[in-house]
Amino acid sequence: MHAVEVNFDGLVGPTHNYAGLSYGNVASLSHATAHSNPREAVLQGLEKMKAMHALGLAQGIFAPHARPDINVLKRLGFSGSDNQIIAKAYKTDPILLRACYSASAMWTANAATVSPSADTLDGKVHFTAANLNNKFHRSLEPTTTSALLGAMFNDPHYFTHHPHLPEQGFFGDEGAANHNRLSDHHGANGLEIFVFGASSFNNELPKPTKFPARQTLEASHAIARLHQLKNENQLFIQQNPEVIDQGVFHNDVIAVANGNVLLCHEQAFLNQATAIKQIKNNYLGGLPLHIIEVPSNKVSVSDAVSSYLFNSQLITLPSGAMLLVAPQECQRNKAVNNYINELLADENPIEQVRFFDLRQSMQNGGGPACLRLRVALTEAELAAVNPAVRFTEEKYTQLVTWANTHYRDSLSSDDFADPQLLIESYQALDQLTQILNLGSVYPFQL
Ligand SMILES: NCCC[C@H](NC(=O)CCC(=O)O)C(=O)O
Repeated sequence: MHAVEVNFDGLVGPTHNYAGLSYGNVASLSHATAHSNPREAVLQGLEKMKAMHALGLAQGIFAPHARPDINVLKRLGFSGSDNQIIAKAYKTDPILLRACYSASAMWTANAATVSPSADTLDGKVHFTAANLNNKFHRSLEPTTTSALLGAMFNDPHYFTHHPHLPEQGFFGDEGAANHNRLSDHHGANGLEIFVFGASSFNNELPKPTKFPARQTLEASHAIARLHQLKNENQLFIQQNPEVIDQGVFHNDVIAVANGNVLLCHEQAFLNQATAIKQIKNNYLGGLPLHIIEVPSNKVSVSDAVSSYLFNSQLITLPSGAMLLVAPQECQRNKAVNNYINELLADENPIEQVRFFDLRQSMQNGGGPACLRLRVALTEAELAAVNPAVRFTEEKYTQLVTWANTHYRDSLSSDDFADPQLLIESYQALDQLTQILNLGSVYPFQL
């Protein structure tokens, strides 16, 4: 079956800010006190979408979430009008308020895990929203994520949506950031590789000692079951706990797969030689499999973390060649830039690179690959997607005007006391639901 990959990029929300909320994510911690620029952030994301669309690729748009999350503040004991809740939270616990204002839903690689119909027993595309329970601010996402996915992929004939896994660390699930798929082409039978950070029940498997392992083996198993993956379509591999302790908080900070190519660091997986052998033995395609392991003496783990080389998107162009969509930090890092030039010159399907300025997102630990959720769709499935979430030139123009109308160009700690920010933010999203024809998806609309 022929299929295309659609990248659904998260639109950065109007309250994008740096609050240092993600222990284990080096960029988030080091920018904890920085001023953010939500308008620049959303426009940087839109530029990437525009460039991908101009290359002839199918591009989708994933809406942000309503922030601040007033309901969770109520649940935590703050009462009164919205203004009073904000004033009280700002006074007693400003970081908690920042968490409730986080625009972290922009990183849609963490929104859900998606299995294309070629891999599932019932021939449907399966979605499971991630519970993201390792971080409080991200644990606020799954309900709205499910509402948005339901509004985007709203035909039950083609799409099955599963509720997020139990909201508990044993089933910690961070979505597609820990999920790679290898196949001859997007519509072919694919090997879905679930990369977990630790096991909750099996203490014999090693764990990182400093930073948390966000994805558990038990969550990955549950998703493979829910998605009705055939045995041959699933493989579970442990991430190297030593690199989690060096800031690799998701697998997509150290490995990226597309088609018959896996680009990974040589320290990405536990017992890497065995892991690679398993991947080779289980590959279902007929084309040669390219596993490109980047050695530490060319790109250190620290350079991988600061440049986000492996958080590039690896894209099959309409011509069949592959393109690396990298953050500009890769171009600025000498070792990484040299390595990319070598990669392009070598015998492998990766032939081009494009660098993007995504600094606003990068400063919170989110590169090009974090900003998108990949969904491989057949022609009939694509036709069943809500057409208003497809990126077009007209949609781009409309969204740029929308962002310039509603977004601020600076947010710093004092701004979160301003109740006007809530009003502006909800107004922007209310209008966006019309632009993207999503219906009522936010708690303030229900
Ligand atoms: N896939 C990239 C995710 C980045 C995200 N950063 C954050 O949530 C930082 C938020 C802050 O610190 O304000 C995370 O760590 O889950």
